[in-house]
Amino acid sequence: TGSTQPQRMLEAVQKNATKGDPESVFSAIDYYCRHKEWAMNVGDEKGLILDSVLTEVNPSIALELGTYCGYSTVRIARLLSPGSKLITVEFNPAFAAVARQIIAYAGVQDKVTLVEGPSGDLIPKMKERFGIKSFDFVFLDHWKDRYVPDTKLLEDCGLLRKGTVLLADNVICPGAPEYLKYVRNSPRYESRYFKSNLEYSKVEDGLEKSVFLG
Ligand SMILES: Nc1ncc2ncn(CCCCCNC(=O)c3cc(-c4ccc(F)cc4)cc(O)c3O)c2n1
Ligand SMILES: [Mg+2]
Repeated sequence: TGSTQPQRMLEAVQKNATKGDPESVFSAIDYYCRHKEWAMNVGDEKGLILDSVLTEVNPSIALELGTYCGYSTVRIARLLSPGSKLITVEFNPAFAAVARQIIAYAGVQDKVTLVEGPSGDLIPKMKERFGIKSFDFVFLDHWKDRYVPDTKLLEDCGLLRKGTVLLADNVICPGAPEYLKYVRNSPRYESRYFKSNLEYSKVEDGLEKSVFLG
């Protein structure tokens, strides 16, 4: 079986990871993507930066834009304190279906709410649908040209508060130049670039961490 790449990733998890062990799940995905088939997970190198920012922020309510197969969803959820929640947005139903299974296999499903649909439609509904006051942490990893409009949408919907941390993947490769300009030139953000490499590759990429100043 495993007709699509996400399904083959799921198979690799089911074959090589331990049920209920999040670390073994994303390690199995990293092994598969490094040695068998490249895939657009944030990966192990940038994943360590994600882990350290998460540990520092320790969010009670976090948002992820772009679930894909759930690799970063599992990485984030495993570090959340009891009672904390992660809402993750994915518009591709095939990706969402695989992500749900990978999230469940890792045993982090109680911390995660996966919502299907385009970020632009879902962000304005977050308050009413999930009773959220504001997000403590946002991981941007969806369409790179949606980073700016969705950041502005989060601001306009009152979903950011003084100190909210935005962490954006791929600001170098594939690149999000408009986003870098926006957060680096805005007086409302304190921004810092974490240099790294594109997942499973030697090409430069990095994460941009931006703190909303209110
Ligand atoms: N609006 C909305 N709302 C919700 C949504 N859910 C999903 N999407 C669509 C997201 C589609 C996937 C986004 N991710 C990437 O494109 C990506 C690409 C590369 C990459 C590729 C080829 C190369 F040669 C080099 C690097 C590497 C990465 O780490 C990436 O994250 C949504 N959109
Ligand atoms: Mg990415």
